[in-house]
Amino acid sequence: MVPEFINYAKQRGIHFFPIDVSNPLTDQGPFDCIIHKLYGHEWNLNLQHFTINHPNATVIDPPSAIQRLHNRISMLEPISQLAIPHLNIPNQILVPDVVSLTSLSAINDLSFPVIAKPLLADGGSNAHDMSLVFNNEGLTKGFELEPPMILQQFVNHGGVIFKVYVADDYVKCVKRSSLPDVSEETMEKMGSECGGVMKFSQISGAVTSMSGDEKVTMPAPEFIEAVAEGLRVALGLHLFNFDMIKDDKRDEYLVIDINYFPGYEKLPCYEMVFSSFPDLKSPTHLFQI
Ligand SMILES: Nc1ncnc2c1ncn2[C@@H]1O[C@H](COP(=O)(O)OP(=O)(O)OP(=O)(O)O)[C@@H](O)[C@H]1O
Ligand SMILES: O=P(O)(O)O[C@H]1[C@H](OP(=O)(O)O)[C@@H](OP(=O)(O)O)[C@@H](O)[C@@H](O)[C@@H]1OP(=O)(O)O
Ligand SMILES: [Mg+2]
Ligand SMILES: [Mg+2]
Repeated sequence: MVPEFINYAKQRGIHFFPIDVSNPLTDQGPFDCIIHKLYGHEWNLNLQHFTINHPNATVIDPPSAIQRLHNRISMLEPISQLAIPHLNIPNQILVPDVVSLTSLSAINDLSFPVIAKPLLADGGSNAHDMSLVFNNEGLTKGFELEPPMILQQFVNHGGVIFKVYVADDYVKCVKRSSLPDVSEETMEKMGSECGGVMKFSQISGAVTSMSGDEKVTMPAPEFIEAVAEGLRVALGLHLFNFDMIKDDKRDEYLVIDINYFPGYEKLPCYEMVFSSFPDLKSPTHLFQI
């Protein structure tokens, strides 16, 4: 929300105003549309009150729909319902507490390496703290892993993820660098040298610059569009991105993460994207001047 962007939108008839979140929305505006990335009971009540008083205004997006993305189990549930060929999610299990972690001598259907991810993906300070676990020792090193969390199958995918940004019917897929493949040698080395567990955080922030990356083929545009459209409808959300990897061994793409309202400013032409998605431009939702 830099001045350049606000001016750009204004020239196109869209007027952005900051909201005072500590005061009732009904005392502010009038607003035709509220765009937010804020969570919590008080804020939800504030929005609810506003919606009752302004039934024609659009809220992007409803807190109940956003909520689903705050849990790494529920966020991926819609994928299997989409029933799109060659689309899947990695196997994963829930580890609710430390007790169940220490009793997890067998990791069910998963095989090492696995990724431990915090169950909650709610923008909290630890929500992006992950661990790559190479063996049972790494798993039972309780102080390193903090339930509630999920254990997700690590899948070799050539070190590149596809990050797909969705803003209503706008869809853009970009490549980002990812964790490198884990070989048998790495498994042995990490198993003995790191006690079987390695922490990492927010590694997908960097735009990919890996040599050899040009060789990675983008997924077919029709496939990307179908997944984006399916998720948009299933999630009932306008603004999100999802991370996809291509399984090296199968002809299958795996969705590993879905984020609400990501940093669109990293996209080229974000000004255009963010001031022209249809729900913002629809005549019934023009901003009051
Ligand atoms: N199942 C997996 N197999 C292989 N690599 C994975 C897997 N899950 C995650 N990764 C790697 O770990 C990174 C972080 O995982 P994930 O995207 O779930 O975390 P996040 O903190 O929610 O990320 P973001 O910053 O996109 O919100 C991914 O970008 C990818 O590089
Ligand atoms: O700030 P960035 O551009 O890194 O955006 C990241 C965003 O952080 P922000 O909310 O502080 O913007 C994250 O939100 P929280 O989960 O922490 O709420 C999450 O959505 C990431 O996926 C985004 O990274 P991207 O997927 O776009 O690479
Ligand atoms: Mg991610
Ligand atoms: Mg995420």
